[in-house]
Amino acid sequence: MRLLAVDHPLIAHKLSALRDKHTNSPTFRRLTDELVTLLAYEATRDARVDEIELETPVGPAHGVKLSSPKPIVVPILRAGLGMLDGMTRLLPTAEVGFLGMIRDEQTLQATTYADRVPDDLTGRQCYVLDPMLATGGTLAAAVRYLIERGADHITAVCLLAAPEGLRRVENETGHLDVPFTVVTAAVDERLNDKGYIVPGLGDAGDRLYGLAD
Ligand SMILES: O=P(O)(O)OC[C@H]1O[C@H](OP(=O)(O)OP(=O)(O)O)[C@H](O)[C@@H]1O
Ligand SMILES: O=c1cc[nH]c(=O)[nH]1
Ligand SMILES: [Mg+2]
Repeated sequence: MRLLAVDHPLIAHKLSALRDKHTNSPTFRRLTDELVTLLAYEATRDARVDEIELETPVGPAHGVKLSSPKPIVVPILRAGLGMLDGMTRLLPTAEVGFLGMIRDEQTLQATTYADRVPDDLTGRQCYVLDPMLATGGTLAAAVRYLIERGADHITAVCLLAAPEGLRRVENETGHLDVPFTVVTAAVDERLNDKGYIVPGLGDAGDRLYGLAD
């Protein structure tokens, strides 16, 4: 597993505003969208392209276009949905599949309650979107699942990751022979006894879509 914690002043600035408990849902959604677009630029560095020949108004030129089959973007519901527009803004032709996963608040075990991912992902580059990599149970399960379906290149885009979760994802996916990168805006200090990232930003799903303030 490759880890890319993107060090950029705009990302740090927007992430600080996102963490602030006084940031309301509309602003939280906008900041998430902006952050994802910045992270997506790094996350798509190894997007596959084919060389093409084209004509500019001045003459012939060499160029590139995204290879087929096109990449697939998989937001993990619910919170990952807040990252979808920011990602597809950079990859407008990508296919989108959906995984609904929820972490039990007591056991911290992740279960899948919805699956609208194509059956056959053979040869596909996959971008998994989930703002929080906490214990890592959700992401490890999602990555294993996509590899079982044939994905041969996976990049997870997260807003925050905990060191404990990164270790778990590495332990549970490292032996699988598929290139896998985690791109995140920051690696935080640790998890607390409820499995929340510290200092984190709280419950991403609730802050995006839940409790009004
Ligand atoms: O790394 P883990 O310990 O598995 O935790 C991370 C998961 O927890 C959150 O989802 P949640 O279960 O709260 O669902 P939601 O997005 O519907 O709020 C978050 O969006 C991740 O999917
Ligand atoms: O800190 C955390 C951990 C899991 N899920 C969240 O939304 N936040
Ligand atoms: Mg949640």
